[in-house]
Amino acid sequence: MVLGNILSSLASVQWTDVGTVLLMFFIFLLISYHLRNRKPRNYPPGPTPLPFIGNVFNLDAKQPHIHLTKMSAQYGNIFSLRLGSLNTVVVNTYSLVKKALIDHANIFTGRPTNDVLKRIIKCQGVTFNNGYSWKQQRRFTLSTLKYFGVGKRSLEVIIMEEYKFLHQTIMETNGLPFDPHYFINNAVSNIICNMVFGRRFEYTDQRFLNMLSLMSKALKLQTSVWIQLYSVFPYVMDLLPGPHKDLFSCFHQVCAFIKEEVDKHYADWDPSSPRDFIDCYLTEIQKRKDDLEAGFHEEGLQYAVLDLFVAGTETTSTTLLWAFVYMMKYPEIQEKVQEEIDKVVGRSRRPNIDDRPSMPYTDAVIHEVQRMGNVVPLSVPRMTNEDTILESYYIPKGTQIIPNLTSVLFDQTKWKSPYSFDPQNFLNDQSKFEKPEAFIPFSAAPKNFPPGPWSLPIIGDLHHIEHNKIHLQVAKFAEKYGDILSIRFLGPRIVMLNGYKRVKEVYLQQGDNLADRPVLPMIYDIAEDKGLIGASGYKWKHQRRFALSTLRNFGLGKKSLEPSIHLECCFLNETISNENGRPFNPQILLNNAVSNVICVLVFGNRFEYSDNDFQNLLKNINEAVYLDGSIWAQLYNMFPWLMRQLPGPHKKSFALWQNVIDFAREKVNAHRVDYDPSNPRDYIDCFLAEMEKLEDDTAAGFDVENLCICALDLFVAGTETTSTTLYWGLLYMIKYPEIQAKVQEEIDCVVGGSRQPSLSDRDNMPYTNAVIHEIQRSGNIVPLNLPRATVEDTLIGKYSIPKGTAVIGSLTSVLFDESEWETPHSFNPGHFLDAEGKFRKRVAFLPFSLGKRVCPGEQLARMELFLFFSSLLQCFTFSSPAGVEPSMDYKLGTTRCPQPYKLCALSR
Ligand code: HEM
Repeated sequence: MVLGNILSSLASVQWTDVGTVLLMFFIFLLISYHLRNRKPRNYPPGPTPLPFIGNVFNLDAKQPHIHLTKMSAQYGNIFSLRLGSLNTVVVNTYSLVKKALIDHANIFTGRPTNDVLKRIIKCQGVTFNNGYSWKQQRRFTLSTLKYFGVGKRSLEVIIMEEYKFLHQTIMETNGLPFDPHYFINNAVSNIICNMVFGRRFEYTDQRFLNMLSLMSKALKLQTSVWIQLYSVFPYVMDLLPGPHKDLFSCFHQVCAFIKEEVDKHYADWDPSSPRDFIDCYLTEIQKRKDDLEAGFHEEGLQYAVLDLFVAGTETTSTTLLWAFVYMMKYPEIQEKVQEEIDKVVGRSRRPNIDDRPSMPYTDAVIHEVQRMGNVVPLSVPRMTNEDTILESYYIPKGTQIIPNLTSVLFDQTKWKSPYSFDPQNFLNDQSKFEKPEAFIPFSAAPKNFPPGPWSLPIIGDLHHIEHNKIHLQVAKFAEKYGDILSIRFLGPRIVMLNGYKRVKEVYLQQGDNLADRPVLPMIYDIAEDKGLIGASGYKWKHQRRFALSTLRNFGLGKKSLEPSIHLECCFLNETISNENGRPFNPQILLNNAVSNVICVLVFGNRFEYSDNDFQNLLKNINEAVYLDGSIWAQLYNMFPWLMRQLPGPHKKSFALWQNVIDFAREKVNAHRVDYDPSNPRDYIDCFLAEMEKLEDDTAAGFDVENLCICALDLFVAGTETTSTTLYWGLLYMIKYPEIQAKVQEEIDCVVGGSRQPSLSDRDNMPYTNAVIHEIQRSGNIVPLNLPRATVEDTLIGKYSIPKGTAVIGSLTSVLFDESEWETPHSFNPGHFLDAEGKFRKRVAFLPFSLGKRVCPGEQLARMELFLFFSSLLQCFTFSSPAGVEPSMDYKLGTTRCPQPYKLCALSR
């Protein structure tokens, strides 16, 4: 309408009038500005921006972080502004900042650019660079700093040396008032100077002090209104005086200082003996002179050094200055820190990094200084690399994102006392140091998170994944992205490890860091954090230790369990012979027989194969295990709030599990009626006794509810896995009758027909043993492994993985690793036999996984597999029903199970 009126009035304009022309030009600018900056649908709300200058004057330039945090009360936790020339979205609160910077890490990694940055650093270096050049510069910078000591002991020596100078200088003030700003700035800066320039600067070096002061001034000027105006009207502002000119001048002088240092390096640079970062960069310039896009040239060096210099000086020294302020303000806290230092370190030596774990209070105080000091209150802005959706808001590619760290470090839902200086924020009930998840003063995103396929905003990588083949697709992704990659298919991004070497290295080297399980909504809604399989931390450690020692007492992995398995073999063989060679599906029978072994240990009794209730329960478990690995479970884990409201197979899974939990609860209740602590019959009795012993330690999880889930876990894990392996075993035997015949030949020769095979025969039956191992390898029944979660922020390979990230070491990639197995994709017992036909172990045989959470049932399973399998083949010859070709198709849920099949068992 407005546009229509303007157009219709054009006809009556006097075009020779200069004023009219200017007015029309202005109207033209307004219209084109309006068209260019129209907000897309569903864009986050926010204050209306003025034409050209946006919301520059809506912000309190002195305390923008406080102002922005207040604005979220009006516009919500995601709101929009137009700052300078950039459309900007501010993200508030821990959960949203995490969602953006960690869960959607690859979308929010860009850096915005504007005319100010272009002019100051020409978008080179590391901090404000993007794309290929950013990746190259960052990789080079990180590896070079590591080479010069970052994260290593050698750096501690440099810091201790610098401390001596600082100490000396402070002593010289003789207790008189002094401004610590420049000493601290200088001391902190010297650490990075050592690595970058290869030397430190005296606290009296005026040239260096002047440079530090210019840098502080420039950082303050950077957030002023003038700079925002510059980014809108660069050409006009270039003509005007004002603080923006000071900013350019400050940076210009700092760069001149750096250039001087670089020139000095050039003079005596010896590429074969690099002294520092500058020397290494000079070598890199030579090496990569043909790769222009990587940005390794003299100017790039200047800006890379500027980045390190600014980042390595201002942030740490400002935090230390805050620390002094807080210690002066709270002398009682200062005293408590000193008391701890005296106790742990004493006065005769300096504290070192090994003291930190013994100094939880001091550590908590330092973290609290960082939290309250809040030195980068709005983080460094990011930019979206592609169109995305955050909490139902549409955010187009190229939008500037401000992660409001202030809203995170003072998030009322995350801190015990968000607004006061209180070290208790970092101490648990036992006064141990504990870092809450919302402590992200360095900003959240692991920029070097493992790469992976391009995921869609809501459905993640589901469009790349063929559900029934996900375990095979991981290897394909690995070809493209490397053996540490990430996929989004269970909610947030999951780190996948591919191949024997990588899985082994990470699971063993990062053992303690990889001992948790991720919280998956589906599992949580069934069993919360209870049981053995899904629990983490303190509770899991206690429960695992207890389960292992108790089951061992009842024979797990020992000879004493053999008679009970022998008995079960007899029942199984008898029931199979009743089929009289007719085709039948052995699945539930195998399930029942295997289950009885663990049932005796956990519940104290076995179940008849004619017990229909028990058979139904086993069928329910089968189906629930399948549903838990289905696409429905994935959707549930991604959108729990939605899926809880919708009908579908996921609801069935809850009903099935409830049925199994009720079964376990009934057993527990029956035990409580006639339990005699002096004569424990099984795992449940021992647990009841432990409940009495540890009633004060509620965190260890010895309570009735947890008992029900632990019993359930043992029952399910002890049934499904081993019986599915046997189900594969019989399928391979009907598929490869010649292999079956060779096993039977060995059984006949070593055991004969008059007695049952026993564990002591195993060493004399290398072929049978090799066949069982090959069944486990090819059967690959837990193809993706169970997911682990990182206990704390962890480095995997060269990637930073934040605490709580799900990590999966793909067992398929290990059991079929082409560099480990001669014929990975064929069923070949020869994998486990040497040239003389003797059994040989293989390092990549890891069906039970490895590391801290390696399957605790391995010994039991191996015993069962040998005894059941050899006993079955001793008594029967198995074949496919006449005219039926055995199919190796499978169903993929949590386990990989053969599609239902029938076989015939002929007595021998
Ligand atoms: C062929 C048989 C079996 C296979 C292939 C198998 C495989 C596995 C695998 C791959 C894991 C995950 C380990 C990890 O997170 O790294 C696991 C965990 C587990 N398994 Fe087994 N398993 C088998 C038999 C059993 C049996 C007989 C029991 C009964 C005692 C059992 C009890 C468990 C439990 C309780 C866990 C969870 C351990 C934890 O989270 O600390 N498994 N199993």
